[in-house]
Amino acid sequence: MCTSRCTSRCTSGAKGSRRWQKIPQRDDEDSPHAFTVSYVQRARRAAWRLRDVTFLCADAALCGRWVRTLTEQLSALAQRPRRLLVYINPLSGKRHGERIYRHKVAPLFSRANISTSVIVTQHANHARDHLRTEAELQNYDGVVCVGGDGMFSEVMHGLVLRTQRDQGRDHHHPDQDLAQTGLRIGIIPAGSTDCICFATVGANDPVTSSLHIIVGDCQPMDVCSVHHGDAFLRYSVSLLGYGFYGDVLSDSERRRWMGPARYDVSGVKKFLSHRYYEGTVSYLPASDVLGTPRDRAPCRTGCVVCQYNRPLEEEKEGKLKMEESHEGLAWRSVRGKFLAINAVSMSCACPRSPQGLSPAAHLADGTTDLILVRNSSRLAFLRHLLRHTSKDDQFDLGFVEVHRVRRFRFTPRFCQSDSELDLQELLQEKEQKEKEVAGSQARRILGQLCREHPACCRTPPCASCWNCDGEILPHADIQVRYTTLLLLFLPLLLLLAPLLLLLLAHST
Ligand SMILES: CCCCCCCCCCCCC/C=C/[C@@H](O)[C@H](COP(=O)(O)O)NC(=O)CCCCC
Ligand SMILES: Nc1ncnc2c1ncn2[C@@H]1O[C@H](COP(=O)(O)OP(=O)(O)O)[C@@H](O)[C@H]1O
Ligand SMILES: [Ca+2]
Repeated sequence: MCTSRCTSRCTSGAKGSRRWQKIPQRDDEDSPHAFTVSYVQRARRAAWRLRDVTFLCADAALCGRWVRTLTEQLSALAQRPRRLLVYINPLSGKRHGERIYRHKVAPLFSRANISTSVIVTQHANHARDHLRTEAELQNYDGVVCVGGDGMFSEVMHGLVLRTQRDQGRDHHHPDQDLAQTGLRIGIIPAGSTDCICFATVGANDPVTSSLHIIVGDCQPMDVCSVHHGDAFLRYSVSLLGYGFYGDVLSDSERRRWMGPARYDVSGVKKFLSHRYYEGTVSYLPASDVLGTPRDRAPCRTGCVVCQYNRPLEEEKEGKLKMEESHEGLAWRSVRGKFLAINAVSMSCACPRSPQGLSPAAHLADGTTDLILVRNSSRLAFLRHLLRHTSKDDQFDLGFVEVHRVRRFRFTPRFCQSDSELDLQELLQEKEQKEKEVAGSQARRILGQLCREHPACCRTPPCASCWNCDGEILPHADIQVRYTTLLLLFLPLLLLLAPLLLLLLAHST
């Protein structure tokens, strides 16, 4: 009844076109019995917006029945979160995290009847340690972080480490499978790069992210474990970058006061310094997979490549055994001088690089795209970097190679023993070294020191450092393994038809 009254109004308003039209807001006297339904509508690009539609009813009883029925239907949607644990980093990005949450996010959560516990962090690793040790996770349906990639990384570490401990898994063991976390993570972008949010949602917009969380979207995601020998270092979900991106990050940490602009200043500085680093990258290619890093199609929600490539839980053990038995044969090594070594488990798209460092990398296929940028001229490297910011193929350059891999390891030159290098190379090196000035002799002595005292492998000056989702790793010599694990509230929905998802109904 309500709908027919509404339709007849709309029809007459549209001169018989029978198209739905928005009814102007009326005051209570005019429409005493009405209810409003809020829904999600796709706006420009990947952005989502909240819209309202008001329905008029003939009487209060009918209005009440509609509201009750809609509310019941909405509560029956099990994927929607009811209780969220929210961490806000007040210092992320331009330090607007708290304001963004209070003004843009909290009102949406409260309209969707989601209850929240909000913690504004007091220091670095506050969120990680709280999640890892104290948080009563059984009281929540998900965790939300307000901040940048570093904040996401904290929350992810807290959840993943807590899960491994609860399941009795030793996270220090490099071959230990990761146990699946029970809670999804939502990201409200308020940081400097916000690559994880942009690469999964397609936009850095707090309202869009909040709506994805409210409707209970779900997206699995690859997590890689980074080890140094038998010691666990960190997990990563986006970029593991040595050389250029490691140097930019370590330089930018000294300029935090500049906010997000610190990356531009450090980026230019490190581009001009044009440093290369020697070492060996060994990798286990992801054979038997669909797709390559040179594909044109990006990863999307429901991606068939991810579904095909990701080993099913029951296949995992067999696959791992097979991999291990072929491991010796399948591993490949590349030795050389690198301007950058980038391992990206997702595209790493962000506003600075809208296609990302590897536009066709997959979110949840259990692989990473390993990009090796060999030493080349400044101009050539600039061409490569500029291609990060455009649609041109950044791999179509002689000094750049890309491999889709399941594992890799890196050993910097100064950590390699002489027996690991061939004689020819050593002789050439000796000759060259003899001609070199005091600076490089110091490096050689340092290299020797590194071999004799492994503790000094912690960032000697001849090394770069790894940028691990925006955090600096304390070792250059690492082993990396990928698993598809984490669940996000944030899927890419760019391919879906326009949405009309009911959020909530309330009487007016
Ligand atoms: C000289 C011109 C250089 C132009 C290069 C532009 C390419 C930018 C690609 C950026 C890829 C970003 C990958 C994501 C990294 C983030 O995890 C990390 C931390 O983010 P946050 O916690 O939000 O601060 N951000 C960076 O490492 C910044 C890299 C910027 C490099 C210019
Ligand atoms: N209250 C806090 N004070 C200082 N550092 C914090 C606080 N909360 C989180 N951090 C740390 O700040 C770093 C940067 O956070 P992030 O949210 O990524 O901001 P940005 O994108 O600006 O780098 C992270 O390493 C995180 O551990
Ligand atoms: Ca991947």
